[in-house]
Amino acid sequence: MPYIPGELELEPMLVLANNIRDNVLTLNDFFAKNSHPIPTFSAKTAPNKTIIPPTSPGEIQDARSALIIAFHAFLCLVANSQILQANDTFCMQVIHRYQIAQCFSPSETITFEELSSRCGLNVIDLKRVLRLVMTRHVFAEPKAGFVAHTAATRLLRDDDRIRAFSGIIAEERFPASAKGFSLANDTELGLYEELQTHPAREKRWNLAMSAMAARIDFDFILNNSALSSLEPGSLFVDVGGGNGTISIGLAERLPHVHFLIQDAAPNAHAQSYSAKGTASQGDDRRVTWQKHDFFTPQTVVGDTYYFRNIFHNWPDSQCVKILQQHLPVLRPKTRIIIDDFALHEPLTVPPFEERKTRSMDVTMLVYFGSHERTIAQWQGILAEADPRFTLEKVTQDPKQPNTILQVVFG
Ligand SMILES: C[S@@+](CC[C@H](N)C(=O)[O-])C[C@H]1O[C@@H](n2cnc3c(N)ncnc32)[C@H](O)[C@@H]1O
Repeated sequence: MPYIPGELELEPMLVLANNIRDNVLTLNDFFAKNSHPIPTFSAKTAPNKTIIPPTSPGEIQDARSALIIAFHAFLCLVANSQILQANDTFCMQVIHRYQIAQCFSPSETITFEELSSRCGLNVIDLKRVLRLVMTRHVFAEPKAGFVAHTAATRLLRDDDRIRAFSGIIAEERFPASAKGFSLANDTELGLYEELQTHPAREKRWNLAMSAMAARIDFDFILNNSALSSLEPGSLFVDVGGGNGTISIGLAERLPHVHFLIQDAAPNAHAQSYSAKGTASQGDDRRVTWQKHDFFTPQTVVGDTYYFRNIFHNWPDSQCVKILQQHLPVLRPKTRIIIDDFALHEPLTVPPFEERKTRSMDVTMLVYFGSHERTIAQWQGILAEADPRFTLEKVTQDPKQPNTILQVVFG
């Protein structure tokens, strides 16, 4: 069934059900022919983090998104408010606080009483919390009174990045959604400054972000940002580069380019990078680090200034300031690459894709009081920062989380 903007909700139940069936058969056929594991709730085999491989053909990815769209529409028809439940997130908070997934192994089936004594949560509340999330296949009760892992909780137990990601949703985003970030944390600091005052939370945040970073498509960045044409010895400045994932990844692909990762608090990241001893480390220090606050004047003259997921953390007026701090070092033809989220115009992409950016837009509201932007809004920020900025090229791909805006100065 092709996606018709705005009309899906008019589909009757039976049409949606047939659509779900057709797409499930397409996916099942693909799994069988490619010996790819069929999704399961069971914890018996190593859980599969990617439902379909990111390299699968476009029609398989389309079948999956069509299935999800039809399934959600179907669920809305028959389940109403049962879809979104704050109680599930509260239970996930409890599971993180008491480290319940880490208290027993996937091969064990243990009583609630034994689990209670291992995790420290009283058995009455443990049963109440787990029995609610078990309806979502988070833990299982294979026989009355006993608890076992499912695929999801096995991942929570064994994969520290998934655990960090789930942890920040339950313990950072959920309280901030309910009260606003400042009230939930009783702070006047912004999120990154606040995390710096709580090292364990900062560590978990960075680990969670590195889970997202593991999905970065470096070819998409390289092919759409004119980086391949950088001259030997050129300097790529990764402004607010965080743990340096992008620069380290690009350094392996662009052996003639130098990389400088700037961040407000880069030292811990730099140390962990040195400890890892990656291929690009040690070869004449092509990747270097610098502590730099992007609200102060940029002092390094580079050939490309790259901002990934920076501006969406800040309101428009602050984005303008960050860009203006670079004016003293920009020369004619210097490029600025903005690799960030962008909103689509209404009714132009299927809801599955739309939901990803809309969801991130509201996440930015919750954490930072900032927002995601349409291309027209991006252009407005550039024009306000300086009329010499020209938006040369915009690359959007519904399969990619980020949009690349190639900007030239002068
Ligand atoms: C969403 S992360 C993006 C990190 C990296 N660009 C990436 O895509 O993986 C935002 C980064 O901005 C950094 N940051 C926040 N405020 C800053 C400031 N005033 N100056 C420099 N970096 C800052 C944070 O430490 C964090 O690493």
